[in-house]
Amino acid sequence: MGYVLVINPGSTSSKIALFKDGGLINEKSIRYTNEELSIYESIFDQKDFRKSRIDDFLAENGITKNDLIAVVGRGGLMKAVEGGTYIVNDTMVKDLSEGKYGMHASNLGAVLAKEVADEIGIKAYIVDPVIIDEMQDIARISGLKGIERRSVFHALNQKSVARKVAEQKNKQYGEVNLIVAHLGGGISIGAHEKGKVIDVINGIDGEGPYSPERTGTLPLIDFAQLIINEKLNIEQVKKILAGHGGIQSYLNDIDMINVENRALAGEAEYKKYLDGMCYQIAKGIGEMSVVLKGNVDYIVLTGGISYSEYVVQSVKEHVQFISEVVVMPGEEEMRALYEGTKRVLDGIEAAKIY
Ligand SMILES: Nc1ncnc2c1ncn2[C@@H]1O[C@H](COP(=O)(O)OP(=O)(O)O)[C@@H](O)[C@H]1O
Ligand SMILES: CCCC(=O)OP(=O)(O)O
Repeated sequence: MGYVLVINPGSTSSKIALFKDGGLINEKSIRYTNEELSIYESIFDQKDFRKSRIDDFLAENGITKNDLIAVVGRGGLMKAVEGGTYIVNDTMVKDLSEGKYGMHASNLGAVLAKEVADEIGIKAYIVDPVIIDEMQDIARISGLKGIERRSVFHALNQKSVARKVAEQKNKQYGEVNLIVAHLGGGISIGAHEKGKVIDVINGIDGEGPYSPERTGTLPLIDFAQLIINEKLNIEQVKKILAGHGGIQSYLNDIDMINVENRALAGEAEYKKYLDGMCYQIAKGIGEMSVVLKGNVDYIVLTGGISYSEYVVQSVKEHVQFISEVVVMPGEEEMRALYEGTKRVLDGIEAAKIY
């Protein structure tokens, strides 16, 4: 068997990995500086720059493209689909490139994967993209005609840890109810009912808790007034909601290790906003427990911030009356992308068509 190349573009980084025969061969996280990215007008304009780093990674590992059997990228903001592994086709590339359903760094995942794959005539895939939609219809109603809530969340990691927790408890994912809170630069919280995410606190459109860099829900009148006063266009509004909101807006910092250290060292402002975030995360979990009518087997805390004992304890204090809380810190997106591809290569699952 040859190598599977995994490409996961994030807003300030690209993670790249090579897997072979079930094992990780090498992984690299490339961090980009503001200076490197700010010269590009749009996220999409970063494509060739990011691609050159992938070529460098292959060369560093002594691999040529001909050694690859498949390429997989993180799936971005595209037409809502059900979970699974999808072949990257031209329609998908067009939607992601044009930002038809919004623009996020993950839009580059499928596009870069297909460019690399096309060079040697192999297939490119995405797995469980951020717009997986398994929401029950009642959850779509927003409260204003013409605007619908949509399902955008850390689907890849949420589904992967949900399966893992079920497995650890000797159960099938399809027979348990879980609330999964992904606590990273962005935060999303999903109500997983017997294998389907029937409602979700969307991690990017301005819902739920504030995060290191996102506002979450805001008082609408005040936000509307800000837009009018500052004459903001839609791109500027999106930047505030996801980028310049949350902890970043209060403390000018998105490094939660630093925020926690300063909070614990007695800096009152740091403690106040860290506690506020934990409080809102707990409220979000409570909301999802109502969606599941209280039938919750496990609450799962995942993502980078779940490494924080302080955050975990603080959230737990509020929600442990609902169910057992399981902590799965970090994320395994690279392995989840590989495993989704391997299931297709091994014939265990059929690839879906977008
Ligand atoms: N040990 C830790 N304690 C607290 N926060 C942490 C820790 N490790 C990472 N983080 C925070 O986790 C966030 C990144 O989480 P991650 O899940 O990797 O992000 P994303 O989902 O945005 O890719 C950052 O704010 C980082 O500071
Ligand atoms: C919630 C959609 C996916 C997302 O926001 O991912 P990042 O936190 O990696 O930006």
